Amino acid sequence: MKIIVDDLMPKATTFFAKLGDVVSVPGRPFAKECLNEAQALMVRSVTPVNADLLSDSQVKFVGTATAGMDHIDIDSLKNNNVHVTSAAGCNAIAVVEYVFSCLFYFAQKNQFNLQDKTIGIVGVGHVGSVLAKRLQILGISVLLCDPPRKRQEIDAGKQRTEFVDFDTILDKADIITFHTPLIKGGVDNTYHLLDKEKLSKLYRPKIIINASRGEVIDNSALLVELKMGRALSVALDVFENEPHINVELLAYIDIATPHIAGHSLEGKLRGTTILVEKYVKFLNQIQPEYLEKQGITVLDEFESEKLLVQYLPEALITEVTLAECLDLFSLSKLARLLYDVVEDAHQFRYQMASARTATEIATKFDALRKNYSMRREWSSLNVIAPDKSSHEQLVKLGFKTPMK
Ligand SMILES: NC(=O)C1=CN([C@@H]2O[C@H](COP(=O)(O)OP(=O)(O)OC[C@H]3O[C@@H](n4cnc5c(N)ncnc54)[C@H](O)[C@@H]3O)[C@@H](O)[C@H]2O)C=CC1
Ligand SMILES: O=C(O)C(=O)[C@H](O)COP(=O)(O)O
Repeated sequence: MKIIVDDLMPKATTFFAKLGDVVSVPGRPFAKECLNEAQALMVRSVTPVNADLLSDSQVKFVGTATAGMDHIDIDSLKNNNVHVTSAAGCNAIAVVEYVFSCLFYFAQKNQFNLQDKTIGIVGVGHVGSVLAKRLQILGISVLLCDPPRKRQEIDAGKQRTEFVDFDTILDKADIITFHTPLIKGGVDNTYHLLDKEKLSKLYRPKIIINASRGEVIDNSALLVELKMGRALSVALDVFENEPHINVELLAYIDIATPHIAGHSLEGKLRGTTILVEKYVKFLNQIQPEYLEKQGITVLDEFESEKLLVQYLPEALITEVTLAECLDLFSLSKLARLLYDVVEDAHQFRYQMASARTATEIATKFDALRKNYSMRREWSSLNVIAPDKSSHEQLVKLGFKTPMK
């Protein structure tokens, strides 16, 4: 059994080795020939997969170690009897902590208190719901926009829904952060969700964060608005046409990073472990005799969270003591110990400034992603709190906090 894995899936060759012959290949550009005689393909977001790609192969399982699935033509694969799956939720915490770092940056730069602001979250799935929960724990107001979830609640007979529409977010939120999938067309279209028309409706100064997909915001329209002096502060982790991005935007936005919001070590490793677990279950259903031949009788050892705990190394900073009660200021200091988006943004700007051609831009964009030194999540840090209330808040926010 030949299993193709993207070479940027941490530990993939180790985890999948018990299940077959693992071949690790670059995801972009992707060489179709490697699929000869392969039965399974594990990709990341940079590899478009459709029936055409698999046409001469025996691949019956495609997994993506990511949350987004817009690079996969799910219908065409299913029509060809290919099982398709993702690692939904694997990097939700990483993205949330990226957004927090952006929020702390803007609060410091523009000298405001996040508790005086309303944050509009567009897309309240794995990322959006963890973000909303953490913001609410800190007493920060949120507005939630998720039409599919709103419909589900109404269909289930709920009288009052907490969800608002996108126009309300545009009108009422001070900060808007996007966490939708990329959906092209249909009732839930998110392609150019923030387009020229919607941008022109932003009357008050706003902060916009996009860590979903570049195409959710019309980048050309955004550039035009920014050039005209519209009062927008912007953080973009994702761009239209990656890796061939429009670098002109960088001169007008506050934070730009090369699609790394989800790249915590935990997030990336979980992407692999979720796929291993799903692939074992798939084999157990269609070819249990193969697993037996491989000497695999107990599936428990392939459980995603078990593998994660087993292989997660100790963090660089493991413990800190908080001398005073937890507040937004001390939280921003704690968060910065683990991750500061400004460092990634500086590096990105530096690399892009020396890119002379479209090819150089694309090459440098991918190189930054490939060589990214993955950060750790808040859960990797023991915070010793001075009081019970701070301790409880830290636990709810995801830190490891032993009782004093
Ligand atoms: N920058 C990065 O590194 C990362 C980017 N992503 C992107 O973020 C997206 C969200 O991630 P998750 O929360 O894990 O996905 P998810 O699928 O759990 O949540 C997406 C939510 O968006 C909602 N939604 C769908 N259409 C909508 C619309 N028109 N307006 C508002 N909400 C809508 C869905 O109902 C769902 O609740 C992914 O699909 C992926 O494209 C995810 C992880 C890392
Ligand atoms: O999970 C997603 O969706 C993402 O956007 C990933 O974080 C992107 O990471 P790569 O798969 O491109 O490394």
